[in-house]
Amino acid sequence: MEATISMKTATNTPTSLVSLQSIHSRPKFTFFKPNPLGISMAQNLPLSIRAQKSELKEAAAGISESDALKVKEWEVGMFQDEVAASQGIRIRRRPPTGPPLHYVGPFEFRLQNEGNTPRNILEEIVWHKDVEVSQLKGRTPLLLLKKALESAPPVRDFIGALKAANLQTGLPGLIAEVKKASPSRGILREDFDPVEIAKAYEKGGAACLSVLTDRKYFQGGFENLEKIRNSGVKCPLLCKEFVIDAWQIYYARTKGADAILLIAAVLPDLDIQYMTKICKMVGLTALVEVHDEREMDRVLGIDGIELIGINNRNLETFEVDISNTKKLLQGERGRRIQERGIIVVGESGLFTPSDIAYVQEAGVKAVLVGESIVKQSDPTKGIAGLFGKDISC
Ligand SMILES: O=P(O)(O)OC[C@@H](O)[C@@H](O)c1c[nH]c2ccccc12
Repeated sequence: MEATISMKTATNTPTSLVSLQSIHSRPKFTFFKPNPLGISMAQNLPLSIRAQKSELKEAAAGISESDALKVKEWEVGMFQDEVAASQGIRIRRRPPTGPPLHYVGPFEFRLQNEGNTPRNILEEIVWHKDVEVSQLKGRTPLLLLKKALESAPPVRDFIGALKAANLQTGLPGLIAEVKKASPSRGILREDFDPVEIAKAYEKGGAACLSVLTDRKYFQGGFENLEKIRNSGVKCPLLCKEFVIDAWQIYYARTKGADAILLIAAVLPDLDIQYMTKICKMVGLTALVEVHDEREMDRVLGIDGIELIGINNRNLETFEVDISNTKKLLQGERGRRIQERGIIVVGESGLFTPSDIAYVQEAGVKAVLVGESIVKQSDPTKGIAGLFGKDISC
């Protein structure tokens, strides 16, 4: 484990860096907990979760009521991770030993250990999202969002559009993704104009559009969603986000989304249940994404699910295998899905008409495609190439 200490100046720039020797035991440094919640509470906390919790309680005794509430939130977060692990969820929602950066007066400690270093890209994204969302929430509290929703334009029927396209063309309805970059593929398109791409997709026969709103890892943004929504494009819009907090659902709706992604690899069953209810309340369609059999079985155990996405890409390793769609729709699972009238979307790694035919044969009524069409100089033609024919009327 590597530990460094730096002295912070007024501008927060390190003026001296002292690299401490590798420490093999757990660090004994003073650190601030829980830093992402913005509480300055220096405690010599042992790093095991349980000990941390009880000491946090003691610490809470000496702090303000609102800070104590934040401490409570942190404790609940730690508990959520334990519940999630029991459901086979490997993604931890928060770093169990606290963030790697800690501040004591003018000093900044960077302590890296297995408890505060993300194990894979999905975990890193989720940890970053946690900090991002708590900052956004501070700026626009839920009450304000709810107020804004009173005058929001009506949502468009996402599932209806997919079904209609499927009926009309006999091919899976297309959700075309407005995607500039991804952590696995880097920049997909340099001359990225989200509205132009959205219009080209609509012209090419897309039933719905998916808009990446994550900035740090996908170079997306909510302004893209808003711009597309206000540009006259009629296709219903999916907000492609990493949702970890119900607040994001309300936020997406105020920015013009008609549907939102919920990722089963990140969210425990109760969260999916609760968030799909909130989606219904505000009129959004929830696209619940699974990647393996266990996630599919968890999601099939939840009432009220109408739309399931099978991601052919493993978000932890980036491996893509389109036979994943077939594997998850075989046998009893496929039968249950049909009985319940759930629409399945085949997601990721689809490039050719034979890829489309393969996932359609497996049972999907819709597909979600980004890379293969966003990379084409003319995305309208890209869609015709993907399906092997013009699907635009
Ligand atoms: O570019 P592709 O391989 O066609 O994939 C599109 C879409 O499926 C992918 O972007 C995606 C599926 N699920 C996600 C969750 C988060 C971010 C991105 C995704």
